[in-house]
Amino acid sequence: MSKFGTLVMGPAGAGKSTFCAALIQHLQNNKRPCFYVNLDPAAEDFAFEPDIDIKDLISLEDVMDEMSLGPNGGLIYCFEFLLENLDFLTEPLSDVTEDYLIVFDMPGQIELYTHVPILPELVKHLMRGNLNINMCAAYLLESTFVIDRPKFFAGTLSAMSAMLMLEMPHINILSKMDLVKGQVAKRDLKRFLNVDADLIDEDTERKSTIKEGSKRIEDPGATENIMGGESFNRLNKAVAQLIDDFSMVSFLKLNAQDEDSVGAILSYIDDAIQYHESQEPKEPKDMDTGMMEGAMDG
Ligand SMILES: Nc1nc2c(ncn2[C@@H]2O[C@H](COP(=O)(O)OP(=O)(O)OP(=O)(O)O)[C@@H](O)[C@H]2O)c(=O)[nH]1
Repeated sequence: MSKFGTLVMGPAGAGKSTFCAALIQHLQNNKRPCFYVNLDPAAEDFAFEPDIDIKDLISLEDVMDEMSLGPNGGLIYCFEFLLENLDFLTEPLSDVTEDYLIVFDMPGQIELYTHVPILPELVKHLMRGNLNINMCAAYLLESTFVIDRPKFFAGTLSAMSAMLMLEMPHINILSKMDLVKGQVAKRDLKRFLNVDADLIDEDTERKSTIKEGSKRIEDPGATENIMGGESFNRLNKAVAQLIDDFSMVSFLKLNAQDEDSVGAILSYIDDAIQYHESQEPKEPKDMDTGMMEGAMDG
């Protein structure tokens, strides 16, 4: 029997918990059951009570107090502890049936998605082990980043890093689209959704025009701020180039306050899961068993 799930990821404040709540509401409205797993050991207020809450295993606050760790080190400790106690997830998830969508609400610490090799192990356990959950990652990035292009490209790089690291069906989402409506021309928005690396060059040119056109810059630091600094520009260009070379990130739009928008994202998640499931090679073990059964029948 297959199980289905989505791993909702992204930097702090990207709108993960809001999206999870909107998704659960949408599923309920459509009479589709949902199983909600909170994996953020610092999360406090929930619109829907989680069916599994990592805080029942370990809380970030306790770890920070007892181990004298900061929020980022504490989070890594919590996840390492979770990996040592995977039964905490396995047991309740074993009984979830295929009509459910399992929604995993993840923390916002960016190192989880960039270089710490914890999530690949967790995903392997969920997708490959006895649980055998068919999953799609949903990586959220805040759409207001489009007004700060270096920030947008840095966020896009973190999304790409998660895609490469986790090797699972994956969609990227620009969240809070209601906040950018009207502020970015449609043509420009398309270039953000399909991640056009030229956007960063144009940004540097735009900032240099501002600098040259500016008659009264009294503080040299102010010039540095406007320009971002030559090395900062080069770094941003390299990041944009890297994203362009891989050519694997594009974004879907989400406004969590609009149910149609949430429903559209759910369709993408369902499609990605189904497509991946249809491409999965058959287990050689099954074939062996089938052949043996056939032989015995004969
Ligand atoms: N306008 C608008 N605000 C949103 C939307 N989604 C989330 N927000 C707001 O953005 C803020 C952060 O949202 P959360 O859902 O807590 O973000 P998160 O990614 O779970 O945050 P962390 O748990 O800190 O990583 C909250 O104030 C939300 O109300 C949206 O679609 N539109």
